[in-house]
Amino acid sequence: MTKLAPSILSADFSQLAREIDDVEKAGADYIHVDVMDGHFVPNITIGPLIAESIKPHTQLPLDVHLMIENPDQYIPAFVDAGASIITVHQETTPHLHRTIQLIKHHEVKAGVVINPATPAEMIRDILHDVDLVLIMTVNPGFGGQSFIPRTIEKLEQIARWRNAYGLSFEIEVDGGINTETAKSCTEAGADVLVAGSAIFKHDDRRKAMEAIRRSAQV
Ligand SMILES: O=C(CO)[C@@H](O)[C@H](O)COP(=O)(O)O
Ligand SMILES: [Fe+2]
Repeated sequence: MTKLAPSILSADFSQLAREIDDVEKAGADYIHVDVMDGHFVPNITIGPLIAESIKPHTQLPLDVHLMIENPDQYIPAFVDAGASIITVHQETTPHLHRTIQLIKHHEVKAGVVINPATPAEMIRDILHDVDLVLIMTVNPGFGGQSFIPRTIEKLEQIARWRNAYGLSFEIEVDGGINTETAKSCTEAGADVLVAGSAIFKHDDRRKAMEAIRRSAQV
């Protein structure tokens, strides 16, 4: 069954605990936490203090998507804050293997993510070491953007390599996922769908999530 990871970037930040509780009760699998630094991406969002403050309000794994320069410097703080999965952009670290090992050293699941313009080849080697591969289906930085269809080819490529190498990492997609775009992602091999505006901009989150799941069925 396809997993759903609501991105709290589109939630009401003044009511975060309630927003998280709402999607947890509606059947979310992960809580997706978008961390932006105003350098790697042109927006500033959540730091370890907010991650730590939401942690006691959910049983779900915190799926932390780091969109920051110098990720190694902040990984321990997100581990201490209670992250279950930490995903780093290949574009932000010159020593990707070292960064992934640092996450794993803290006994947290390690993910790698690439931007729409980054070829799949850039993460081919590290596939053997990660628990999750995130394919950005929009340029990182903001919620509510339109899905970039060409990213599907990359998704298919990653899924083919997973089979060919006998690996078992999860494949996640992030950006512009809604009832129109979800199916092409699951058909291409996505296991986890991140969705922000397609969930939080609806009053009835359960209905919104059910609609995405239904549309994603392959
Ligand atoms: O990482 C990001 C954006 O950089 C995402 O997680 C967004 O928060 C997804 O929002 P929608 O495109 O689903 O509204
Ligand atoms: Fe994200």
